[in-house]
Amino acid sequence: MASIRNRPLISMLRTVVRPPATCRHYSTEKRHSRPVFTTTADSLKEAVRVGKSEELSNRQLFSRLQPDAKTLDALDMLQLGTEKRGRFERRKWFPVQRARETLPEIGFVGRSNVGKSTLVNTLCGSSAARVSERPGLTQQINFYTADNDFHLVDMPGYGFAYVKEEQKQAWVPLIEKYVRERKRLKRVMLLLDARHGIKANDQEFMELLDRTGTKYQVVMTKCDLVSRIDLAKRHLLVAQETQKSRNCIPRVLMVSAKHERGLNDLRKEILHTCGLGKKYLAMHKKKEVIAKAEYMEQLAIFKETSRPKKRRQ
Ligand SMILES: Nc1nc2c(ncn2[C@@H]2O[C@H](COP(=O)(O)OP(=O)(O)OP(=O)(O)O)[C@@H](O)[C@H]2O)c(=O)[nH]1
Ligand SMILES: [Mg+2]
Repeated sequence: MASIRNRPLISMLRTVVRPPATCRHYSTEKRHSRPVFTTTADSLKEAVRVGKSEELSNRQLFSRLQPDAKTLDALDMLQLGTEKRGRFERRKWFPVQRARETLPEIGFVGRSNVGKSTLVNTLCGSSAARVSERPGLTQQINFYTADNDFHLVDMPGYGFAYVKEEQKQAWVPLIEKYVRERKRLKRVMLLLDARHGIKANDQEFMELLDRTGTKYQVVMTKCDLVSRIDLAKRHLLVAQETQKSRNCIPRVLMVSAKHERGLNDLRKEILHTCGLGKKYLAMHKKKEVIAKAEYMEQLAIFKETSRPKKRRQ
Protein backbone atom coordinates (compact mmCIF):
# COMPACT_ATOMS: atom_id res chain seq x y z
CA MET A 1 0.00 0.00 0.00
CA ALA A 2 2.72 2.46 0.93
CA SER A 3 5.92 2.96 -0.97
CA ILE A 4 8.76 5.22 0.01
CA ARG A 5 10.66 7.03 -2.71
CA ASN A 6 14.11 8.22 -1.89
CA ARG A 7 14.99 11.57 -3.31
CA PRO A 8 18.32 13.35 -2.85
CA LEU A 9 17.18 15.76 -0.15
CA ILE A 10 13.95 14.40 1.17
CA SER A 11 12.28 11.14 1.88
CA MET A 12 8.62 11.12 1.19
CA LEU A 13 5.73 8.81 1.91
CA ARG A 14 3.48 8.47 -1.05
CA THR A 15 0.49 6.31 -0.22
CA VAL A 16 -2.03 5.68 -2.91
CA VAL A 17 -5.62 5.19 -1.86
CA ARG A 18 -7.78 3.70 -4.59
CA PRO A 19 -11.55 4.14 -4.76
CA PRO A 20 -13.40 1.10 -3.40
CA ALA A 21 -14.94 -1.09 -6.07
CA THR A 22 -18.43 -0.49 -4.70
CA CYS A 23 -18.19 3.25 -4.26
CA ARG A 24 -21.15 5.38 -5.19
CA HIS A 25 -20.73 7.62 -8.16
CA TYR A 26 -20.89 11.29 -7.63
CA SER A 27 -24.12 12.96 -8.44
CA THR A 28 -24.55 16.66 -8.92
CA GLU A 29 -28.05 16.45 -7.41
CA LYS A 30 -28.30 18.31 -4.14
CA ARG A 31 -28.46 15.83 -1.29
CA HIS A 32 -30.16 16.87 1.97
CA SER A 33 -30.63 20.22 0.29
CA ARG A 34 -30.64 22.41 3.39
CA PRO A 35 -29.40 25.78 2.12
CA VAL A 36 -26.34 26.53 4.20
CA PHE A 37 -24.61 28.98 1.93
CA THR A 38 -25.74 32.22 0.42
CA THR A 39 -24.94 32.64 -3.26
CA THR A 40 -22.32 35.12 -4.41
CA ALA A 41 -25.06 37.30 -5.90
CA ASP A 42 -26.97 37.37 -2.58
CA SER A 43 -23.83 38.17 -0.60
CA LEU A 44 -22.96 40.92 -3.04
CA LYS A 45 -26.40 42.50 -2.79
CA GLU A 46 -26.28 42.27 0.98
CA ALA A 47 -22.78 43.78 1.16
CA VAL A 48 -23.41 46.58 -1.33
CA ARG A 49 -26.95 47.29 -0.04
CA VAL A 50 -28.51 48.08 -3.42
CA GLY A 51 -32.19 48.85 -3.76
CA LYS A 52 -34.42 45.95 -4.79
CA SER A 53 -35.40 47.66 -8.00
CA GLU A 54 -31.78 48.17 -9.15
CA GLU A 55 -30.68 45.62 -11.77
CA LEU A 56 -26.90 45.28 -11.57
CA SER A 57 -24.59 42.53 -12.76
CA ASN A 58 -22.32 40.69 -10.30
CA ARG A 59 -19.35 42.51 -11.80
CA GLN A 60 -20.96 45.91 -11.21
CA LEU A 61 -21.87 44.92 -7.65
CA PHE A 62 -18.34 43.65 -7.02
CA SER A 63 -16.84 46.97 -8.14
CA ARG A 64 -19.10 48.80 -5.65
CA LEU A 65 -17.94 46.70 -2.68
CA GLN A 66 -16.11 48.55 0.07
CA PRO A 67 -13.39 46.37 1.60
CA ASP A 68 -12.49 47.14 5.19
CA ALA A 69 -9.30 48.97 6.09
CA LYS A 70 -8.16 46.15 8.38
CA THR A 71 -8.03 43.65 5.52
CA LEU A 72 -6.18 46.14 3.33
CA ASP A 73 -3.61 46.69 6.09
CA ALA A 74 -3.23 42.91 6.48
CA LEU A 75 -2.63 42.61 2.73
CA ASP A 76 0.06 45.30 2.93
CA MET A 77 1.65 43.42 5.77
CA LEU A 78 1.57 40.14 3.82
CA GLN A 79 2.58 41.90 0.59
CA LEU A 80 -0.23 40.25 -1.32
CA GLY A 81 -1.82 41.58 -4.49
CA THR A 82 -0.56 42.22 -8.03
CA GLU A 83 1.07 45.56 -7.16
CA LYS A 84 4.86 45.35 -7.38
CA ARG A 85 6.24 44.14 -4.06
CA GLY A 86 9.72 43.57 -2.69
CA ARG A 87 11.88 40.55 -3.42
CA PHE A 88 10.85 37.20 -2.00
CA GLU A 89 13.08 34.44 -0.81
CA ARG A 90 12.61 30.72 -0.71
CA ARG A 91 12.05 29.27 2.74
CA LYS A 92 11.62 25.75 3.97
CA TRP A 93 8.45 25.89 6.02
CA PHE A 94 8.18 22.22 6.94
CA PRO A 95 11.03 19.82 6.17
CA VAL A 96 9.67 16.62 4.62
CA GLN A 97 10.88 13.58 6.55
CA ARG A 98 10.47 9.91 7.32
CA ALA A 99 6.87 8.74 7.55
CA ARG A 100 4.94 7.50 10.57
CA GLU A 101 1.53 5.92 10.35
CA THR A 102 -0.09 7.50 13.40
CA LEU A 103 0.41 11.13 12.53
CA PRO A 104 -2.33 13.75 12.30
CA GLU A 105 -3.33 14.77 8.79
CA ILE A 106 -4.21 18.05 7.09
CA GLY A 107 -6.02 17.63 3.77
CA PHE A 108 -5.75 20.03 0.83
CA VAL A 109 -8.82 20.05 -1.41
CA GLY A 110 -10.26 22.36 -4.03
CA ARG A 111 -11.05 22.65 -7.72
CA SER A 112 -8.49 21.31 -10.19
CA ASN A 113 -5.65 23.74 -10.86
CA VAL A 114 -6.35 25.85 -7.78
CA GLY A 115 -2.76 25.26 -6.59
CA LYS A 116 -3.02 22.41 -4.04
CA SER A 117 0.16 20.58 -5.04
CA THR A 118 2.11 23.82 -5.39
CA LEU A 119 1.10 24.88 -1.89
CA VAL A 120 2.10 21.50 -0.40
CA ASN A 121 5.45 21.77 -2.20
CA THR A 122 6.03 25.30 -0.98
CA LEU A 123 5.17 24.41 2.61
CA CYS A 124 7.57 21.46 2.46
CA GLY A 125 10.27 23.33 0.56
CA SER A 126 10.36 20.51 -1.97
CA SER A 127 9.18 19.61 -5.45
CA ALA A 128 7.85 16.20 -4.43
CA ALA A 129 4.27 16.87 -5.57
CA ARG A 130 3.89 17.16 -9.34
CA VAL A 131 2.52 20.46 -10.59
CA SER A 132 1.07 21.42 -13.97
CA GLU A 133 -0.69 24.27 -15.73
CA ARG A 134 -3.24 21.75 -17.02
CA PRO A 135 -6.02 20.94 -14.54
CA GLY A 136 -6.24 17.28 -13.49
CA LEU A 137 -2.63 16.29 -12.86
CA THR A 138 -3.03 14.93 -9.31
CA GLN A 139 -5.16 11.79 -9.60
CA GLN A 140 -4.55 10.05 -6.27
CA ILE A 141 -4.45 10.94 -2.62
CA ASN A 142 -0.79 11.62 -1.79
CA PHE A 143 0.60 11.88 1.72
CA TYR A 144 3.66 14.01 2.44
CA THR A 145 5.17 13.69 5.90
CA ALA A 146 6.20 17.06 7.20
CA ASP A 147 8.68 17.53 10.04
CA ASN A 148 8.09 13.90 11.02
CA ASP A 149 5.10 15.17 13.00
CA PHE A 150 2.13 15.32 10.63
CA HIS A 151 1.02 14.57 7.05
CA LEU A 152 0.05 17.10 4.43
CA VAL A 153 -2.41 15.31 2.14
CA ASP A 154 -2.61 16.44 -1.49
CA MET A 155 -5.81 15.36 -3.21
CA PRO A 156 -7.19 15.33 -6.75
CA GLY A 157 -9.31 18.34 -7.60
CA TYR A 158 -12.96 18.55 -8.56
CA GLY A 159 -14.48 20.58 -11.40
CA PHE A 160 -13.01 20.93 -14.88
CA ALA A 161 -9.97 18.75 -15.67
CA TYR A 162 -8.27 17.36 -18.78
CA VAL A 163 -9.05 13.73 -17.96
CA LYS A 164 -11.67 11.20 -18.98
CA GLU A 165 -15.08 11.79 -17.41
CA GLU A 166 -15.23 8.31 -15.77
CA GLN A 167 -11.83 8.86 -14.21
CA LYS A 168 -12.92 12.24 -12.86
CA GLN A 169 -16.15 10.73 -11.56
CA ALA A 170 -14.13 8.33 -9.40
CA TRP A 171 -12.23 11.10 -7.62
CA VAL A 172 -15.14 12.64 -5.75
CA PRO A 173 -16.23 9.44 -3.94
CA LEU A 174 -12.56 8.79 -3.24
CA ILE A 175 -12.17 12.19 -1.56
CA GLU A 176 -15.60 11.83 0.07
CA LYS A 177 -14.64 8.45 1.53
CA TYR A 178 -11.34 9.80 2.81
CA VAL A 179 -12.97 12.83 4.43
CA ARG A 180 -15.82 10.79 5.91
CA GLU A 181 -13.80 7.90 7.33
CA ARG A 182 -10.34 9.15 8.13
CA LYS A 183 -9.99 9.49 11.90
CA ARG A 184 -6.59 11.19 11.80
CA LEU A 185 -7.77 13.95 9.49
CA LYS A 186 -7.64 17.03 11.71
CA ARG A 187 -8.67 19.69 9.26
CA VAL A 188 -9.38 20.18 5.58
CA MET A 189 -7.88 23.23 3.90
CA LEU A 190 -10.33 24.17 1.16
CA LEU A 191 -8.43 26.08 -1.50
CA LEU A 192 -10.14 28.72 -3.63
CA ASP A 193 -8.62 30.62 -6.52
CA ALA A 194 -8.57 34.27 -5.39
CA ARG A 195 -9.62 35.32 -8.90
CA HIS A 196 -12.84 33.31 -8.83
CA GLY A 197 -13.97 32.87 -5.22
CA ILE A 198 -16.59 30.24 -4.35
CA LYS A 199 -18.02 28.33 -7.32
CA ALA A 200 -21.00 25.94 -7.35
CA ASN A 201 -18.84 22.81 -6.94
CA ASP A 202 -17.02 24.43 -4.00
CA GLN A 203 -20.39 24.97 -2.34
CA GLU A 204 -21.32 21.34 -2.94
CA PHE A 205 -18.07 20.26 -1.35
CA MET A 206 -18.63 22.55 1.63
CA GLU A 207 -22.05 21.01 2.10
CA LEU A 208 -20.42 17.59 2.09
CA LEU A 209 -17.93 18.71 4.74
CA ASP A 210 -20.79 20.05 6.83
CA ARG A 211 -22.69 16.79 6.50
CA THR A 212 -19.68 14.72 7.50
CA GLY A 213 -18.89 17.09 10.39
CA THR A 214 -15.37 17.77 9.06
CA LYS A 215 -13.73 20.98 10.24
CA TYR A 216 -12.41 23.00 7.33
CA GLN A 217 -10.80 26.32 6.64
CA VAL A 218 -10.85 28.34 3.45
CA VAL A 219 -7.52 29.39 1.92
CA MET A 220 -7.50 31.76 -1.03
CA THR A 221 -4.62 30.91 -3.38
CA LYS A 222 -2.84 32.73 -6.24
CA CYS A 223 -3.23 36.03 -4.41
CA ASP A 224 -0.36 37.42 -6.48
CA LEU A 225 -2.67 37.49 -9.52
CA VAL A 226 -5.33 39.82 -8.09
CA SER A 227 -5.01 43.50 -7.22
CA ARG A 228 -4.90 44.39 -3.55
CA ILE A 229 -8.30 46.09 -3.58
CA ASP A 230 -10.05 43.23 -5.43
CA LEU A 231 -8.42 40.76 -3.08
CA ALA A 232 -9.84 42.59 -0.07
CA LYS A 233 -13.30 42.58 -1.70
CA ARG A 234 -13.05 38.88 -2.54
CA HIS A 235 -11.98 38.13 1.02
CA LEU A 236 -15.01 39.98 2.36
CA LEU A 237 -17.37 38.05 0.08
CA VAL A 238 -15.87 34.64 0.83
CA ALA A 239 -16.00 35.31 4.58
CA GLN A 240 -19.63 36.33 4.24
CA GLU A 241 -20.57 33.31 2.13
CA THR A 242 -19.01 30.82 4.54
CA GLN A 243 -20.14 32.30 7.84
CA LYS A 244 -23.31 30.20 7.98
CA SER A 245 -21.42 26.94 7.69
CA ARG A 246 -21.14 25.11 11.01
CA ASN A 247 -17.81 23.48 10.32
CA CYS A 248 -15.98 26.30 8.61
CA ILE A 249 -13.29 28.05 10.65
CA PRO A 250 -14.25 31.72 10.34
CA ARG A 251 -10.76 32.95 9.45
CA VAL A 252 -10.20 33.02 5.68
CA LEU A 253 -6.49 32.83 4.83
CA MET A 254 -4.84 34.39 1.79
CA VAL A 255 -1.63 33.02 0.28
CA SER A 256 0.60 33.13 -2.74
CA ALA A 257 2.63 29.94 -3.07
CA LYS A 258 4.53 31.45 -6.00
CA HIS A 259 5.73 34.47 -4.03
CA GLU A 260 5.68 32.70 -0.64
CA ARG A 261 3.35 35.19 0.97
CA GLY A 262 0.84 34.53 3.75
CA LEU A 263 2.36 31.13 4.47
CA ASN A 264 3.29 31.95 8.03
CA ASP A 265 -0.38 32.25 9.02
CA LEU A 266 -1.19 28.99 7.26
CA ARG A 267 1.75 27.28 8.93
CA LYS A 268 0.60 28.47 12.35
CA GLU A 269 -2.94 27.22 11.74
CA ILE A 270 -1.65 23.81 10.67
CA LEU A 271 0.62 23.47 13.69
CA HIS A 272 -2.07 24.53 16.15
CA THR A 273 -4.54 22.12 14.55
CA CYS A 274 -2.07 19.25 14.93
CA GLY A 275 -1.54 20.17 18.59
CA LEU A 276 2.05 21.25 17.92
CA GLY A 277 1.58 24.95 18.55
CA LYS A 278 3.68 25.30 21.70
CA LYS A 279 6.61 23.27 20.51
CA TYR A 280 6.86 25.00 17.19
CA LEU A 281 6.03 28.52 18.23
CA ALA A 282 8.90 28.48 20.71
CA MET A 283 11.19 27.16 17.98
CA HIS A 284 10.06 29.57 15.31
CA LYS A 285 9.46 32.67 17.42
CA LYS A 286 12.86 34.08 16.61
CA LYS A 287 12.35 33.35 12.91
CA GLU A 288 8.98 35.09 13.00
CA VAL A 289 10.37 38.21 14.62
CA ILE A 290 13.02 38.35 11.90
CA ALA A 291 10.42 37.70 9.18
CA LYS A 292 8.19 40.48 10.54
CA ALA A 293 11.08 42.92 10.62
CA GLU A 294 11.90 41.96 7.01
CA TYR A 295 8.28 42.52 5.96
CA MET A 296 8.21 45.94 7.60
CA GLU A 297 11.46 46.86 5.90
CA GLN A 298 10.21 45.73 2.50
CA LEU A 299 6.90 47.48 3.04
CA ALA A 300 8.71 50.74 3.80
CA ILE A 301 10.75 50.30 0.58
CA PHE A 302 7.57 49.55 -1.37
CA LYS A 303 5.77 52.62 -0.01
CA GLU A 304 8.80 54.76 -0.73
CA THR A 305 9.15 53.54 -4.34
CA SER A 306 5.42 53.60 -5.15
CA ARG A 307 4.90 57.21 -4.00
CA PRO A 308 3.53 59.25 -6.98
CA LYS A 309 6.21 61.41 -8.55
CA LYS A 310 5.67 65.17 -8.59
CA ARG A 311 5.08 66.61 -12.03
CA ARG A 312 7.51 69.14 -13.34
CA GLN A 313 6.04 72.59 -13.82
N1 LIG B 1 0.71 32.87 -9.96
C1 LIG B 1 0.57 31.78 -9.20
N2 LIG B 1 0.43 30.58 -9.79
C2 LIG B 1 0.26 29.51 -8.98
C3 LIG B 1 0.22 29.61 -7.57
N3 LIG B 1 0.02 28.37 -7.06
C4 LIG B 1 -0.05 27.55 -8.12
N4 LIG B 1 0.09 28.21 -9.27
C5 LIG B 1 0.08 27.65 -10.64
O1 LIG B 1 -1.18 27.03 -10.85
C6 LIG B 1 -1.03 25.89 -11.69
C7 LIG B 1 -1.70 24.68 -11.04
O2 LIG B 1 -1.00 24.32 -9.89
P1 LIG B 1 -1.15 22.88 -9.20
O3 LIG B 1 -0.45 22.96 -7.89
O4 LIG B 1 -0.77 21.79 -10.14
O5 LIG B 1 -2.72 22.83 -8.97
P2 LIG B 1 -3.57 21.61 -8.34
O6 LIG B 1 -4.68 22.22 -7.55
O7 LIG B 1 -2.67 20.66 -7.63
O8 LIG B 1 -4.18 20.97 -9.65
P3 LIG B 1 -4.70 19.46 -9.87
O9 LIG B 1 -3.61 18.54 -9.43
O10 LIG B 1 -4.93 19.41 -11.35
O11 LIG B 1 -5.97 19.33 -9.08
C8 LIG B 1 0.47 25.71 -11.90
O12 LIG B 1 0.80 26.22 -13.16
C9 LIG B 1 1.10 26.53 -10.79
O13 LIG B 1 2.35 27.05 -11.16
C10 LIG B 1 0.37 30.90 -6.99
O14 LIG B 1 0.35 31.10 -5.77
N5 LIG B 1 0.54 31.95 -7.86
MG1 LIG C 1 -2.26 18.68 -7.88
